[in-house]
Amino acid sequence: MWNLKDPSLLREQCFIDGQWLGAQQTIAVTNPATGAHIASVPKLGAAHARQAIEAANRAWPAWRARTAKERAALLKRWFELIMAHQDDLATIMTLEQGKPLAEAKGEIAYAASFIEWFAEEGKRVYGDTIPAPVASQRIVVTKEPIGVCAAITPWNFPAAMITRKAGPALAAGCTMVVKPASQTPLTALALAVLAERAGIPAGVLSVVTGAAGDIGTELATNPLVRKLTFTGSTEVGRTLMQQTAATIKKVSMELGGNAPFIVFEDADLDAAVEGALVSKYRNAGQTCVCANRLYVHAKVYDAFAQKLVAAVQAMQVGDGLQDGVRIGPLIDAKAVAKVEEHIADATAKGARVLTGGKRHALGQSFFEPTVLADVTQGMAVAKEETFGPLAPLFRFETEDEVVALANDTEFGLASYFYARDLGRVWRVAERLEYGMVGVNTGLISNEVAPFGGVKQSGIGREGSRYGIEDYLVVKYINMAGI
Ligand SMILES: NC(=O)C1=CN([C@@H]2O[C@H](COP(=O)(O)OP(=O)(O)OC[C@H]3O[C@@H](n4cnc5c(N)ncnc54)[C@H](OP(=O)(O)O)[C@@H]3O)[C@@H](O)[C@H]2O)C=CC1
Ligand SMILES: O=C(O)[C@H](O)CS(=O)(=O)O
Repeated sequence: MWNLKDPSLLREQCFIDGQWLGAQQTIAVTNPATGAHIASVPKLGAAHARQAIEAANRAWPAWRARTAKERAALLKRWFELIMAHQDDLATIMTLEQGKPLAEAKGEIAYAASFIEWFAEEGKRVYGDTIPAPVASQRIVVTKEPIGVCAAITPWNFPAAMITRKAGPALAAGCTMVVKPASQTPLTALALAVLAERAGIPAGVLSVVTGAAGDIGTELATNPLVRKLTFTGSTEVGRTLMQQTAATIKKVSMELGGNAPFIVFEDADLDAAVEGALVSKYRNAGQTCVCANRLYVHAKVYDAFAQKLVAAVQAMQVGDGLQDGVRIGPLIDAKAVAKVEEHIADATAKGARVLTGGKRHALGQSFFEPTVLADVTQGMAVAKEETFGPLAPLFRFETEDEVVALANDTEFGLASYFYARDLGRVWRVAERLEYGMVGVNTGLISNEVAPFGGVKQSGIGREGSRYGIEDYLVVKYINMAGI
């Protein structure tokens, strides 16, 4: 089916405590490019989430007792299996999420890189010795795994958003229960198949599909869960933070964004256009780090707009399984409606459509990649995350003006700018109120750097040596009477 080399990767069951189980009630998984039914997964709820949490708690002592080196060996095996099945995993991802196959393959490699990176980082969880203030005492600081972790992940990166959490958690000696997005559960279940094959013990990693609210509430309130990590909307993140407060859980939140993409008058315009294509139209604009507002200096506005429109018009829209496709379908009709809403609001307030602007002739949830001109700060697209293939071009005159405009949002995840004056690069990079700044690049995501935001874009960092800290607690040991 779908030319999978290993059809057993496509599972219609959940993975709890090392067992695969189905359910009477199921959730249909459909292909956003065609509307076709792909598979059905169990619609589980709080009871099964509790079962997975209790299994994770049982598995935790033995898992944490293994050496970091022993855990690393199993994680490296998982990494190798993921890469060995890259094509099949990418096909499953494109079927359920819609992104072009080339992007899906890229995401599988990106997802695997977190397992590979944290397998090694687990071996470098160092502590401290501190000179004691009393001669008969010795002070030691150790770092220990926090315990049972819960992860709730989104549909836009069905593999990477799981491994960016499970990698550090398992490497640190924690266990994890994952609730993937209902629209893209198959990738998560396929990763669980490979984790099981890698020899990761029962209970260490479980995947529970089903009713978000019921499962989410159990994950957020069960006292056995010591940490909850979430990637998704700020609205749901806020709810989860409220729910976890009752049991004082540690939380990591990767939430919404509203990234500015600034083109200064001294920018390399061809490089800026290439960066804008990657930052704006990757995953059809459905990433939390997509350029959401493009600010272009008045002196280069027309030239940049002309180059961008030509590049956008060259992008092929279609089913992600077809060769050459750059823009797949949006995840669903709600996503299409959001893009239409932003275009309608902007054009009603004076913006001009330079290319695109409407649903694609292919139907389903395909949308024409769009560029708007003459966009101003009073339009919805300036304040809200579009999460679609819409590039709104704003004009600016001065550095101070554009930095103020860029920072005028409650979000603070990613930001980008193109400039070649060294003083300007340092000044603007320091003044942007964001967790991440791309200078002369539109792609900043990798496993070695700390990914995360400030303000209402979230809490914590994922990836990098910082990413494992979120799964550790610090213990202070005072040995006296020496
Ligand atoms: N920061 C980021 O990377 C992302 C940001 N977003 C933003 O969120 C918007 C909406 O996208 P969407 O996918 O609906 O994001 P959501 O935040 O609704 O979903 C993300 C995850 O949270 C789960 N979820 C939803 N409601 C609850 C709840 N009450 N308790 C526990 N878990 C819950 C979802 O489950 P289920 O699928 O079963 O509903 C899914 O697994 C996007 O337009 C975008 O702006 C979305 C995805 C990623
Ligand atoms: O949630 C997202 O949109 C991802 O974090 C984006 S990225 O990590 O692939 O850049």
